[in-house]
Order: sequence, then C-alpha cells, then structure tokens
Amino acid sequence: MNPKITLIGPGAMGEAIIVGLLSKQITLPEFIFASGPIVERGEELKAKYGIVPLTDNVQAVQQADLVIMAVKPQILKKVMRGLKGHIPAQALVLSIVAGASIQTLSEGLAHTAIVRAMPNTPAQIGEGITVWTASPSVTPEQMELARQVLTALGAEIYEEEESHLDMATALSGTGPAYVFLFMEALIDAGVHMGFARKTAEQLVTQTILGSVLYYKKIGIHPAQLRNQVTSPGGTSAEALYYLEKAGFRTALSRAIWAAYERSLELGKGLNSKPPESKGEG
Ligand SMILES: NC(=O)C1=CN([C@@H]2O[C@H](COP(=O)(O)OP(=O)(O)OC[C@H]3O[C@@H](n4cnc5c(N)ncnc54)[C@H](O)[C@@H]3O)[C@@H](O)[C@H]2O)C=CC1
Ligand SMILES: O=C(O)[C@@H]1CCC=N1
Repeated sequence: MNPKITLIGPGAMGEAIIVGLLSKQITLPEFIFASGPIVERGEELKAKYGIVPLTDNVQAVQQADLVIMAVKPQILKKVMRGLKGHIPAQALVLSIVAGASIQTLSEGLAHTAIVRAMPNTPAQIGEGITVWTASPSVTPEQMELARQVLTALGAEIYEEEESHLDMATALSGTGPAYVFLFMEALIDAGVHMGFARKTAEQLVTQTILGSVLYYKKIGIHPAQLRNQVTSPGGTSAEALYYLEKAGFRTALSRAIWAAYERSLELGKGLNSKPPESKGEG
C-alpha cells in the first residue's frame, strides 16, 4: 500500500520511527516526509535514509495518510496552531508527545482521527515497547496502520483507557532513564572497588541482560528469582538490607509517581513549573 507518512519533529524519536518504517518496509523512503526547522538535520536524514526533508509543516502534511507528531511537548501548542485545519480529513494523526491528550490534539489540530502513543528509546533498535490508544473515529484500517508502525519499534500494547498513557509515560516511556541510571551506579560501584571501568561495564551489562533473559525464559516472579540469589547469611542478604534501609523501592516508586504527575502537568500545559515548587510528600 505504501502510505504517505509525514513526521513532524525529526529528532531522536523521529529518527527511530524512520528506521522502523524502513526496516519493516511499511512504506518507501520517498513517501516519508520529515518536517523540522533545522535544514542540516533534514539533509542528514535524507542522506542516511533517502527520505524527503521539509521545513514547512503545512506543506509536509498536504498528501499525508499518516501524520506523526514527535515534537517536544513544550512547543506542541505552537506547532498545532500552524497545522490547524491543514491535515487531510482522511489522514490519521499519531502522536508520541508526552502528556498530550487526544482532546488536546483533536482540538489543537481540528482533527478527529487520533492515536496517542508512548514508545521508548529502545525503539531505535526495534526493541522498544509502546502503549497506545485511539479516538473513536479511528477506522479499523487506520488502527491496523498504527499497529504496523508501532510494531516496527518493538512490542506494542493497546489500552482502552487513555489515562493509562500517562502511567506508561512514567513507567516504560521514561523507564530507560531508570535502567541506565541503575547501570551507571553499578558500574561506578565496581570501579569504586577497583575494577577497570571496561570490566565493570562488561560485568554489569551481562548481569542485567542475563537476569532479564533468565526471568523471561523461566517465567517466575522476580521475588522468587531474587530469593534464589539470597543465601542465608550471605552477600546478597547483606546488600539487600542496605538497599531496603536506604528506601530503594520507595525511592523508585516516588520517582515514577513524580514522572506520572509530570506527564499530567505537561498535558495541562504546565510547562515551566520550577522544580523547587514540587512537594516531596
Ligand atoms: N526521548 C524519549 O525517550 C521519548 C520521547 N517521547 C516524546 O517524543 C517527542 C520527541 O522527543 P525527542 O525525539 O526525544 O525530542 P528531540 O528534541 O530529539 O526532537 C524534537 C524535534 O522537533 C523538531 N522541531 C522543533 N520545532 C519544530 C517545529 N516547529 N516543527 C517541526 N519540528 C520541530 C526539533 O528540531 C527536533 O528535531 C516528545 O514529545 C517526547 O515527549 C516519547 C517517548 C520517549
Ligand atoms: O522526558 C521526557 O519528557 C520524555 C517522555 C518519555 C521519556 N522521555
């Protein structure tokens, strides 16, 4: 079918989407229109993937079957003002903008067929996970197109409840940040003990990868797998005692709740709330 796909915001996630579309042959490079203000960025994407770079969002959506919104939440209103009423009636809009609700997108663009999705950065190698939902006017064919596009980024989960999108933003959308911070902290701990950084990186990477693959293969609850590692009076029990004492689980849970609240705030357009105004309760 080779749908015409327009990407508004050809940044990190936008590029991941281009890679997914092309690797799964969802359309041809000459049917992908990437629109953003930086000419050099467009030329870079053209050179790498053969797509069509543009700097005029309105021109970019003229022929589109699918318009993917991938700009930062902070400029979404401005971008929508420019596009309002210009998206062809039969096109599907798929937004990955954190916090932006279907209602905001629908009103801002004067368009009814909207998919709201939340992917994550492992999408760049086709190993992401996306949670998505759709407005009532999205047709079965458009649902199928959205599913195809999102499958090109990795796994996908359709949710009826739009409120689950803000939850997914906090857990899986933002999730790689927690994982990489955890990795960094473990590597630094290895270096602190005296390992060469490269060795510490190798030990930590394979420990995390192996643990995840082991869990996926064996399919029992992580608590049971943790118990397997925790010998009576051993090293794991000692380490876990200190993690629990430091509030490891509560810190994670509070952080993810804060990300969830931030997603809700972004959705309400509360973009410039200073960090010190946030409660720690
Ligand atoms: N980075 C992440 O982990 C994830 C990001 N998202 C969402 O994806 C969206 C994009 O995020 P990133 O790719 O990380 O940001 P980014 O900053 O890499 O990309 C944004 C792009 O928009 C372009 N842009 C700026 N003004 C524009 C305009 N007026 N018209 C068209 N394009 C314009 C920028 O030049 C840039 O290329 C955000 O809304 C974010 O919430 C969703 C899931 C994960
Ligand atoms: O930090 C952010 O706002 C984006 C949305 C999900 C992950 N990163």
